[in-house]
Amino acid sequence: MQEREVMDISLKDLSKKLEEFAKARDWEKYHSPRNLLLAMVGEVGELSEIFQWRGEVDKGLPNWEESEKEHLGEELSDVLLYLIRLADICGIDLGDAASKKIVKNAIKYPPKLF
Ligand SMILES: Nc1ccn([C@H]2C[C@H](O)[C@@H](COP(=O)(O)OP(=O)(O)OP(=O)(O)O)O2)c(=O)n1
Repeated sequence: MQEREVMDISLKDLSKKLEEFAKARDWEKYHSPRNLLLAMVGEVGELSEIFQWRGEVDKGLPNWEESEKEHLGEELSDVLLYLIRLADICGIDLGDAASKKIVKNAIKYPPKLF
């Protein structure tokens, strides 16, 4: 895949890739809402372990090894991918839902008040 394509990839593209991944392995039977939620929470745990015991971390992670950043990227991706798959299996358009939620947040927290 070209770098440009990767940069522009959408939630819908990722969702389709995840569907194909599960189909190709006959794993659709395992991808129930509850299983996907638990898998995502497990990955949140793995993500948390990266930050565990390190104290506060500077933005941009200036003192981290490249391998540590790569590991972080992988765990962030696992959380995102299970979240996208969970939304898809539940029949939720995540891009649409998230866009609507941002609008709702802005109404709830008007900028001039903060
Ligand atoms: N039934 C499954 C199992 C895995 N995956 C995909 C989604 C995640 O992106 C990744 C998770 O794979 P692992 O369970 O092997 O977890 P890790 O990659 O975190 O490996 P490890 O737990 O060994 O660090 O694979 C999936 O879609 N459905």
